[in-house]
Order: sequence, then structure tokens, then C-alpha cells
Amino acid sequence: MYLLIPAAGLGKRMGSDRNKLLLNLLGKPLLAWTLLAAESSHQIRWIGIIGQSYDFPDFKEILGTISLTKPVVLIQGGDTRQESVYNGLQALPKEAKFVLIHDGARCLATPNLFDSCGEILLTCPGLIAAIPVKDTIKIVNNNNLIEATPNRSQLWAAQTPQGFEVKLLKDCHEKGRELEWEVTDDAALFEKCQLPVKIVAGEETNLKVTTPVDLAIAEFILRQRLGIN
Ligand SMILES: Nc1ccn([C@@H]2O[C@H](COP(=O)(O)OP(=O)(O)OP(=O)(O)O)[C@@H](O)[C@H]2O)c(=O)n1
Ligand SMILES: C[C@](O)(CO)[C@H](O)COP(=O)(O)O
Repeated sequence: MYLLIPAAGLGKRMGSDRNKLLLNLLGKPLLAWTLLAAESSHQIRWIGIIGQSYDFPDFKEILGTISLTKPVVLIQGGDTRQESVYNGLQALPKEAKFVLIHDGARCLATPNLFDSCGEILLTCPGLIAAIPVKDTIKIVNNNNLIEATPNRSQLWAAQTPQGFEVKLLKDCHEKGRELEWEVTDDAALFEKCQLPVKIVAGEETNLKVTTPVDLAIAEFILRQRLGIN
């Protein structure tokens, strides 16, 4: 299984002065934790890190400290996550038939999650890890008034990994560029192309480290997981 890791963001919501994936979490950069989980996954055989070229020296330093056994390539990201993934797809080895796409910011995903997504992806054209929504969700209009309350039993919080047949996802990305679709996950492109996307059980601990409080939560989760008080 081929893995693309979008890692080319600016971390604006984190308020950091550099790529949030370079921030320290229990002694390692966030990106290192993501890479170590991918290294431990039996399904993953190749890793593409999609980043901004100015971060490549730091990425190479991280790779030097965690010495992965799997091939890793650095790919130039774009101005949006969508563009970054597009670039990543162009950089896949030509023999890649399936791909998992996993946010570098979701640094607590377990190897088991990569493995379950990789195994299930062999049975369907597209899938996402997701968890049921716990809060009641409201659709709110521009006047800050609630317009609707979707049935919570049908609402899931999308995570990554997201997995797809490479050819189909490439076609959906091309159509998205042609029709100027703007999406925040790759599954949305599949949906717009009327292609099926299966839900795979995600992990409550698979949070996307986005704001400073997420970093504190991630440290708590990791301490629990590693048995560090
Ligand atoms: N142009 C971009 C933007 C985001 N990402 C990646 O997509 C993942 C999810 O994005 P997000 O959490 O929004 O990261 P940022 O875009 O850095 O955050 P912000 O929106 O706060 O700037 C992250 O691993 C991020 O590095 C990317 O590869 N290329
Ligand atoms: C892909 C994703 O993690 C699914 O929840 C999310 O859409 C990424 O959003 P972001 O704004 O790029 O962090």
C-alpha cells in the first residue's frame, strides 16, 4: 500500500511560526510520530511526504533520526491541501493501484488503523476512517441563526486515512480542477463524482492537531498510550 502524507500546511490555527508538524510532542516532532506509525503498519510499503520545499531540510533531519525501513520521497506541496494531494498523486510510482492519504497532523493514528484501512481498500474503490459525531450538529445561516439540525445518527466525523483507487482519485482531482471544486478532504471529490466511499471505524484518539489545545490533548493521549505519567 502506498501512503501520501499531506504535510505542507502553514499551521495558521496553531499560531506557530513554522509548520506545526515540526512542533515537539513528547520529544519528537509531530511528523515523526505519524511516520513511526506508518513504519509499524504492515500494509504500508512506500511513503510520500508532501511538504513545502523550505521544510525539506527539517523533514530530512527527522528522517535521519527515526531511520525508517520503507522508501520515503519528498513531494512539493501546494497552496491548499487539495493541491498538495493532487501533487502527491502525480508523484506516486506508476505501479501504485491503491493509495492511503493521511494528514501529517493526525499524528496519533495507530498502525492498526493504517492496516485496517489498507486491507478494506482492497475491497472497495474508496473509504475513509470516521467516527460517529457525539455533539448535536447545527446548520447555521449567515445571521448566526440555526437553520437545521441534521439527524445525528447519520453524522460522522471524517478522519484520515482516506483510501482510494489511484486512477479513480486522479480522475476526480482532475475534474475538480476543471470545475474549480474546493474541498477539504479527498472523499468529497469522490462524492461529487458519484463514486462510493465506505466508512471504516476510525479512532477517537485520531485527532487532527490543529490548535494549541489539540497539542495538549495529544500529549495527554500519548502519555496514556506510552504509560508515561
Ligand atoms: N497547503 C496544504 C495545507 C495543509 N496540508 C496538510 O493537510 C493536513 C490537514 O491540514 P490542516 O490541519 O488544516 O493543516 P494546516 O493547513 O497547516 O492548518 P491551518 O489551516 O491552521 O493553517 C496537515 O497535515 C497539513 O500539513 C498540506 O499538505 N498542504
Ligand atoms: C481531511 C480531514 O482531516 C478530514 O477531517 C480534514 O478535512 C482536513 O481539514 P483541514 O482544514 O485541511 O485541516
